[in-house]
Amino acid sequence: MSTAQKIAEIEAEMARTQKNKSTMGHLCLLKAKLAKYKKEVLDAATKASGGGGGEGFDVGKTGDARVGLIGFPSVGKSTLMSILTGTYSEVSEHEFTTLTCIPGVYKYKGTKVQLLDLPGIIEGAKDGKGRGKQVIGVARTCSLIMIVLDASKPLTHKFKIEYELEGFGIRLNKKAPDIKVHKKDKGGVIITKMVPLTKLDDDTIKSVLKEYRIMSCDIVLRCDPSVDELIDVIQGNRIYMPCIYILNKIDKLYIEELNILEKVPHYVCVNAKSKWNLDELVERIWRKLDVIRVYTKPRKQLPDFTAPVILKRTHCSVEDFCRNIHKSMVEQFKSAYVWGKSVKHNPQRVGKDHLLMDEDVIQVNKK
Ligand SMILES: Nc1nc2c(ncn2[C@@H]2O[C@H](COP(=O)(O)OP(=O)(O)OP(=O)(O)O)[C@@H](O)[C@H]2O)c(=O)[nH]1
Ligand SMILES: [K+]
Ligand SMILES: [Mg+2]
Repeated sequence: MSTAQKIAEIEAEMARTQKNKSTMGHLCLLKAKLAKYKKEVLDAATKASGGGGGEGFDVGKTGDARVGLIGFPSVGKSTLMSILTGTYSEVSEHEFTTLTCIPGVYKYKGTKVQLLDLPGIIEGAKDGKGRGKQVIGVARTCSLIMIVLDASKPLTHKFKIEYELEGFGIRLNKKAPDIKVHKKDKGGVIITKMVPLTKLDDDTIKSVLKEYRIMSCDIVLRCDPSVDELIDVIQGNRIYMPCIYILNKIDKLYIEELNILEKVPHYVCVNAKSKWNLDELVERIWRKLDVIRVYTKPRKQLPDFTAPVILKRTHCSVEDFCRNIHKSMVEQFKSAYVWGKSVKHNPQRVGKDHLLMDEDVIQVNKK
């Protein structure tokens, strides 16, 4: 039996199995099997295409953050990229106008954003249809994905794109489940639960692990995961990425529809062609990137407010700041003076571990 047949068989069995407490364990096991087979298909497809790269797709990273435009053909990706960055990328009413990855750069709040225009993707992209695999391969290298939707098209397009990205191991607007698996040679499975589990029991966890041939391990759960989240951790290679949904061509909508859509989380409504609401889009991208600006102040000089150092909020210690400038700066570091929101006194002397905040000013004293 081919892997595709096995997948179809499991999916059929899952569909006809009733969902209740007594079948939960069995369903979880089926999900684990399914995930395993799907990975096989994905690995084979990636190998066949030479790693998912491809001519015109291996664009070098520049700037402080990389943002990818993903969507069906002709939703307005190139229109957006051209307007936001001033870089030419062909726009036309015909589908599949863009055939490779076209990078542009814009600057907002001192942050250089590399914006990638990409070919349109279609259903079955993750299985190798069109240039979908290359596109999703590039998407995996981004710090933020923007799913562009045509407001006049069915909402199901959103789910179809999400399904393709999910199938390639990309998790949108989700946090990595806090589960640690430490494999061992013997001793069986030891489960440590730091919070009560409502969706999984011990037997299910063990049978999922067994499906991946893990007979002995310490598994520590600091969250209440679903079986899919557990499988994600065991299988690995998942990417957890923030995502903004751009609803373009809202000139085709009624104002009542717009009022509702504006309130959906992660949505930004724009009209790229008329440049409507692009200021809001750029601000929302900046917020979603979750970065901070730190201004450098040389000794006895004013801070340079034109060129902030951009740090991720998850990596914003004084040491991260130094490393961002140069490795040697970490070694030469003695102390620093900081002005701004992260300190009580202005300035305050701080060490390497101090966490900086947006728009802080820093002066580093070397050894
Ligand atoms: N009505 C309307 N049309 C738009 C808007 N934005 C873009 N378009 C038009 O939509 C068509 C497709 O735009 P593109 O920017 O080429 O779309 P794309 O997503 O890059 O398309 P592919 O590269 O083929 O995947 C063009 O005719 C644009 O002028 C908009 O906000 N409203
Ligand atoms: K087009
Ligand atoms: Mg295009």
